[in-house]
Parts: sequence; C-alpha cells; structure tokens
Amino acid sequence: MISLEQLTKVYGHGDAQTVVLDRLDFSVDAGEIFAVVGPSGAGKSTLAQCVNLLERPTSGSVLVNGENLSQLSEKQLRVARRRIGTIFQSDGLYSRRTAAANVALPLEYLGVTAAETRARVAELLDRVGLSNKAGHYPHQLSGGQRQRVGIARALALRPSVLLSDEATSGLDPDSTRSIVALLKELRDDLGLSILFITHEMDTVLQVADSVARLDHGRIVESGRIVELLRNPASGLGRALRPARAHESAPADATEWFVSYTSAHVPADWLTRLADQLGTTVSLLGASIETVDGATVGHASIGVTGADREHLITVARSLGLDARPEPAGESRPAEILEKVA
Ligand SMILES: Nc1ncnc2c1ncn2[C@@H]1O[C@H](COP(=O)(O)OP(=O)(O)OP(=O)(O)O)[C@@H](O)[C@H]1O
Repeated sequence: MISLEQLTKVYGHGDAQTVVLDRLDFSVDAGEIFAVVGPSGAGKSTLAQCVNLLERPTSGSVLVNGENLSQLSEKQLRVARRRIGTIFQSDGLYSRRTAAANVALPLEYLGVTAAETRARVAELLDRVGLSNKAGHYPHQLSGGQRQRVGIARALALRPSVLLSDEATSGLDPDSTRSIVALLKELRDDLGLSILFITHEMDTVLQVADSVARLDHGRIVESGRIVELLRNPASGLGRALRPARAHESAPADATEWFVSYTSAHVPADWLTRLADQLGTTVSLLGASIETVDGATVGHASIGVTGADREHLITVARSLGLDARPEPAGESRPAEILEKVA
C-alpha cells in the first residue's frame, strides 16, 4: 500500500516560488490501480518523482506499507526504493542489452548470483508473456513488447508498489490494451498497488479502479470509477464516459442526460418514462459500460414539454438519475481534451 499525506512540493524561493504539489492526500491499496490525470503542467511528473523520492517533497510524507520514505537517508532510500517499481513512457531499455539482460540489471546491481538471476529473469519474462523474446534486442521488439520488458525489469526486486508514469502514452491501441491487461493481472496476482499517471482518459476507464484529477497541484476531484460514472454531476464521470454518437434533440424538445445501473431499472424504462410523462421521449444517444461487475448506462434523451421537477421525480421512480444537459456544455469528447 502507498499513502501520500499532505505531500507538498515547492520549487524556487520568495517571489519566484511555485507550489507544484499542494497538500496531496490519497492512498492506493494493495490490489488497487489508482489513476492520476490532469492537464499539462498539473504536476503529474513531479508527483511521480516525489513518490519514488527522486525529488524530496518540501513537506508531507510518502508511506509504503506504513514506512515513511520521506524521512530516510539517501542510503536507506536506496534500499526502500526496491519496494517501488517504476515504468516510464520511454521504456528506458539499454539498446545493447537483450531483453533478458535488461531485466537482469537490477538483480546484477544487487549482486544476486548468476544462477538465481537466470531463473528469476526467465520467470519474469514468462510473467509478461515474452519468454520467446529473451535474446531479442530492444530494436527487434515492438513498442508494447519493449514496455513489457520494462515492466518485467520493474518487478525484478519484487516491489509492492508499481509506479507507471505515462507508460501507455504513445502506444497504439492494441499495445495499450495488452499493457492494461498485464497491469490488471499484476494487480490481481501479486496484489500490487499501482499508481497510474496518465493524460489518457480512455485508458483510465480501461485500467483503473479509482482516479484523481490533479489541477494546479491540487486534487480537484477523485473517487472510484464506478461511482463517478454513476454520478451525473461528476465532471470526471462525464469525461470518463466514452463519447457517444449523438443525435440533436428535436426543435421543440429539451435535452436531458440520464444515468442508471441496469440492475435497478426496468428494461423498458424509455417507454415507461414517455407513458408516465404523457409526452414524447426520444433517445438521442446511449452507452453502456461494465465497471466492477455493474452495468452502468448513460443516455441522452429529448423530452417534449415536460415539467422539470416532474421529469426528475418520474425518472427517479424508475431508478434513473436525470438532469438537463446544460445548453452549450461541452460534449464528452471535448471534455476529454480539456482533461488531457
Ligand atoms: N525543477 C523545477 N523547477 C521549477 N519548476 C518546475 C520544476 N519541475 C517542474 N516545474 C513546474 O511544475 C509544474 C508542473 O510540472 P510537471 O512536469 O509536474 O507537470 P505535468 O502534469 O507532468 O505536465 P505534462 O503533462 O506536460 O508532463 C510546471 O509548472 C513546471 O513548470
């Protein structure tokens, strides 16, 4: 488990002082993938550097399994850092070393015997699905495969925390999906706490259990993905929803956004809504996602001439959260860009 307590990083002095991370408080449990998203300059890279103590926090703490890393000497830190495996956007592999030799590096630094190293490297390459590429050099591997070698190397010292800093950025969608699947396997099989820093919201939806949005060094919104998706008032929830194909509402209709958990609504909710309101309801766009085993639906509907409060009440009686689509509000795709 990794916990940040009031983590603060300030660069510069006096008038030139910049608060880059401002009292961050959150924990990533064992067996949890926690994503941090935010616009450029929000402080994501600084956060990654403070978490593995490459940068010392100005104040506040980073705790791994209860041990406060921020108070350790450099020498103690070198040992403590073994508990944090890190993967970056650039795979950081040595081009003159084979995949196996790259994975072996942290073990060599520690003076692990050659026989033990060979066995551990074979196990790690098997873990990331690359047993057949052990003798390949980085330039002979795809971007996704290189990233897998990087993950195997990050796991070499059996960390309890994996820090992923834009590790899927720049990968094609298939490679991203395969890295996402691997990270989930590692979460489940090894009980790793994974801190996943990214600017890609669609990857967050695929990989994370929880997410926090960082802006100007502050966490402005956070929560479990499933809760955010269910909450129509959540900005992160809206940004996380896949962009929907979307019709325009008829000229005499107002546009509403509804969200629901399938288990709690009748399958014919649209018909019932129209019946109970005694008006025309048209479906403009919809998407359904399965998150944490729950099926969460979202729909944009056009409603002709219904009273606002009455509509909300009727929708609620059917298990739907309804709210008017604010005029001129960005579509999810545009919100995604803002978050990115
Ligand atoms: N060594 C430094 N000295 C002074 N300011 C810094 C230093 N490193 C980062 N900053 C400032 O901290 C802020 C956050 O930078 P950071 O690189 O952490 O953001 P980011 O969210 O990772 O951005 P991006 O997504 O563009 O990489 C920026 O305003 C940056 O200029």
